Amino acid sequence: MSLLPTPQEMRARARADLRLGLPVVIVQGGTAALVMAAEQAAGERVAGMVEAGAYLAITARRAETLKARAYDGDMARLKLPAEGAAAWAAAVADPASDLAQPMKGPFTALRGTDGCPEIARAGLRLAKEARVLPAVLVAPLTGPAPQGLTRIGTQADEALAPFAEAVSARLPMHLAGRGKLHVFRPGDGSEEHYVVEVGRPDREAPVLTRLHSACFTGDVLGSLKCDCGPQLHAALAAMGEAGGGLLLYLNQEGRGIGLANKMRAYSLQDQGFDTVEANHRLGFEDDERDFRIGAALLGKMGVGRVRLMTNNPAKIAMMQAKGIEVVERVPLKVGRTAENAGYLATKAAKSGHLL
Ligand SMILES: Nc1nc2c(ncn2[C@@H]2O[C@H](COP(=O)(O)OP(=O)(O)OP(=O)(O)O)[C@@H](O)[C@H]2O)c(=O)[nH]1
Ligand SMILES: [Zn+2]
Repeated sequence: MSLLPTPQEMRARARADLRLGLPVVIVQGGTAALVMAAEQAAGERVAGMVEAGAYLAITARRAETLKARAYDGDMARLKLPAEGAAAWAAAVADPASDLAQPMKGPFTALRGTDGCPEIARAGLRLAKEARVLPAVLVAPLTGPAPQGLTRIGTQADEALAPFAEAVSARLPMHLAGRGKLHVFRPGDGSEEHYVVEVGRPDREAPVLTRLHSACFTGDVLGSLKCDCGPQLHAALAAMGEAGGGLLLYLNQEGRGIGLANKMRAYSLQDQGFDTVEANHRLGFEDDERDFRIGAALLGKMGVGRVRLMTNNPAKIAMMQAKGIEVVERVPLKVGRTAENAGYLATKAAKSGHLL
């Protein structure tokens, strides 16, 4: 086997580079461009990008808030101003100061095939994967790419990378009793996910199952803004009582936008926007999670039929679509407080959650 990195492994490197503030080279056929995360638009590197003729690509969601025309459908590509490009790009990318200092146009947008739109689109997708703000500086290359930068293509794998179990070990738990923690690692260098196996669930019968998305603030800190911590604990306790179950702990913090972006969303919520509006103003969809992961891990655990603990019909639909039979939905209604009433009402009204 070759010792050189595969395209998937190069993509994992590219995600790390974006987070570091390094540009990456994205290639499409005979064209190539430098792509850098706009939230890192400070310091000398951005000056280099501006010199190289960069423009700023943002998602249509972010463009809507800014009232910039998204000629490319799902994204808008904006020319940088001649003066103060770095600060301008950071402010367009990050809605933190939208209310205090509204970004006013006119924005000059690129359209058509000017400036490698497919590369910009691939850059936005990579930014989401890297859990940075979905806004990237794109500088089409006219000469050779600078040495030492990570190079990837525009195509990302649509198929879910396969998971391998890295390790499992016994784990007795306060709420659930006897159990085992399994750590699963994907082949594409993205997040690891965990399966907490409570007791010894009988695979011949439907298994009591919970797909839990990571919530550092709720699960660990006991935040009152959401119901995640109480849901996690109630699910573990119910599995303990039932004598078995599977809790999938999926590292999809903030519905898949990462903790830093979730905290940006919380700041916007403090300005009066609800949980869905906040995601949109940041440039994200309201839910960026990939629930195929849950189905894949259940497959790995040898489970095909579940009693799913959830109030979210989208989770049920995705399990069914991926061949997991949901024989029953077990509602999980705990942890409702005065502080999270608005959040839960928004999820019911806008995201189809069952109250
Ligand atoms: N972006 C964003 N994410 C949030 C917010 N509040 C909670 N989350 C995240 O939302 C996710 C909640 O996940 P779950 O409880 O598994 O899912 P759910 O869609 O509510 O469905 P069920 O709980 O199964 O009914 C976690 O990843 C949290 O980190 C918020 O205001 N904004
Ligand atoms: Zn939460």
